Amino acid sequence: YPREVPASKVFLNGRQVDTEYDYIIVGGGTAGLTVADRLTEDGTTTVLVIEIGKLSNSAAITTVTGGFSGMSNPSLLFGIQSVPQRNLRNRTVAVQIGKVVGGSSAVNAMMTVRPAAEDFDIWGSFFGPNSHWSWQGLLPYFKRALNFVPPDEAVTKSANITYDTSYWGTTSGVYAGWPSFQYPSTTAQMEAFRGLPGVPFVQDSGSGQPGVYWYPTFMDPKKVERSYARTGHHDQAATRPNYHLATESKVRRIVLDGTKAAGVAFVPASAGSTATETVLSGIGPRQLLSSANIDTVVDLPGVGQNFQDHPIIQATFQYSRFNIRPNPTDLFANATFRAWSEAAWAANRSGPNSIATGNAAAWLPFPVISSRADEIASALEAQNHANYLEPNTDPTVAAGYRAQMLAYASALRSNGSAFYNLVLTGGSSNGILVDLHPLSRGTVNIDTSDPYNRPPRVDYRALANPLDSVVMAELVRFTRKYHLENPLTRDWAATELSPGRSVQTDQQFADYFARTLSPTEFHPVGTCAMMPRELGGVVDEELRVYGVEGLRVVDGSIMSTLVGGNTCQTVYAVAEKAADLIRYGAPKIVE
Ligand SMILES: Cc1cc2nc3c(=O)[nH]c(=O)nc-3n(C[C@H](O)[C@H](O)[C@H](O)COP(=O)(O)OP(=O)(O)OC[C@H]3O[C@@H](n4cnc5c(N)ncnc54)[C@H](O)[C@@H]3O)c2cc1C
Repeated sequence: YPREVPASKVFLNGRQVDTEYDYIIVGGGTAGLTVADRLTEDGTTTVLVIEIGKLSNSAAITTVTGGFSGMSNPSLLFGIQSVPQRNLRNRTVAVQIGKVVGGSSAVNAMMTVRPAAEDFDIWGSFFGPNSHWSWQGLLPYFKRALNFVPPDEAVTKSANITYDTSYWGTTSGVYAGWPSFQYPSTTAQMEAFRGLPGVPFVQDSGSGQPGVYWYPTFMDPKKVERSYARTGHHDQAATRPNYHLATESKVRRIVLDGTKAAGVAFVPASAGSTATETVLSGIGPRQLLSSANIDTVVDLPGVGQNFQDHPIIQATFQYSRFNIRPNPTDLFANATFRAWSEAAWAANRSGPNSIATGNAAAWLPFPVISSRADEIASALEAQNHANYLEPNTDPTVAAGYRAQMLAYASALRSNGSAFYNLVLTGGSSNGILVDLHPLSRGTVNIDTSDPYNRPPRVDYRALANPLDSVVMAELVRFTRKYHLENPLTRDWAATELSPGRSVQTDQQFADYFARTLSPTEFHPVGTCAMMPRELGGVVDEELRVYGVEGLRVVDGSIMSTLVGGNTCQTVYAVAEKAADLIRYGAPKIVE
């Protein structure tokens, strides 16, 4: 039965934390538990993970049906609100991050997506041609990160699912599984992209190619339950005496001996975490530190800058003659189908209830969706990029931003990078579009008025770069083509509910986005960017914090540029690679 594990300040098979460990990991989330598992595999290396959240067996975590039960449960999340968004009519936004053993992998929507190869080549490009951060350098770690279990044969055939196991591994405790049912309407919505010129179709979501494709679910296919960092890594590490996990413990800061990380200071968790431990330890932008009366140990202007997330755009179309049956509407409208669905779930956890948020989407390059790729890329190159950052941004951070925008100008012209994402659920209305490579950059800073007790100030700075709105307008215009000017969707008789046909010009779109845009798809990254220090980087290619001995950052925040896809699979791969960097001092590929 679902239950909370009794509140134990320290979960250590009854023992208390030792005074010394080979490694201490702050945060038992997606990356933290992956690294802890790998480092303790040898049975001798000692690791302490300190996690602010509980070890929870809540059904809200394990349930796959619908995909949203984890993120709908406030007890599993940090309750942080963003600062009012100036370009979004001062709206504030909930910053969703998992606060539980497993971190965000315990609450996410379970979409198992591997972004395009070019996204990873961009990371390496900031360090020059010989960087081991590249698609080729990460592919083995993607394989190590997940255990791919193909969909069963009947559903593969009936839904026309394609996959290629050569892009996947089978050894991880974290599963990439599949539901046992797909709606025929989902397949039809994918196929309908063939009605538009130039749209690529990709055989496997792990191939690094953008296009229309099927992708798996973070799900244990036998149990039909969420598979995440807790089940895939913690549960096996917890059998080892050299792995310790302290739950409900909040790390306040890293203890430094000069510029060497010597330990961590942690307290029983009470109010929300700050997630800004680096700054609180005196590592960060000098000006910010001094306004909070914290001594600067290492002046690192990039800490907390370069914040990115995927903006979500509402573009809702409703079909009035959607005659492909069954489709998700039938779960509500058709009693016979509903009864069948419930019986299938009760019998052996099969049927529509085994679907989380779905398994099909279009991830398309900009030249495929817009004839303005070159025009917009040229406008991006010509910008004075620093104008779109906070005033007084450090010159190194501004230089890094410029390097990123020049890389994005190439990406806008490329068929190897995806900018457009439409998730296909098979439903009779469809409304969520994602801009996969936003150009604006935000900040996550300590609240200088009470840095230890108040949550960080999260500012997405949505639409700070005006070209974001121009790019997003093109995403909506293409979506209109898919629904309204496509021989393969014509029979479904779509009506545009939003933005509505009155929204046509770039300016009208800008107003629409200001009213309706969400700056987050819960993919926050970039605030400890892996970039050269002279480009505002916080960590080097080995993920070591510049200027500090014995301290690495391993999590989503090291992504210098946000990848064009949901971030969890990438975080697992980064963590797998980081474990090798820590263990062997270099990437060591064991295939
Ligand atoms: C609601 C939601 C839906 C998402 N949907 C998807 C999806 O469908 N597919 C996908 O690929 N990605 C999705 N993501 C994103 C993905 O889950 C994250 O990018 C990824 O899990 C982040 O991993 P991480 O290791 O960087 O951080 P996390 O997994 O968030 O781990 C951070 C951990 O650190 C702990 N912590 C923080 N501060 C302290 C402190 N001071 N002391 C001790 N512990 C601390 C936290 O409690 C947490 O456990 C979603 C995320 C969310 C929140």
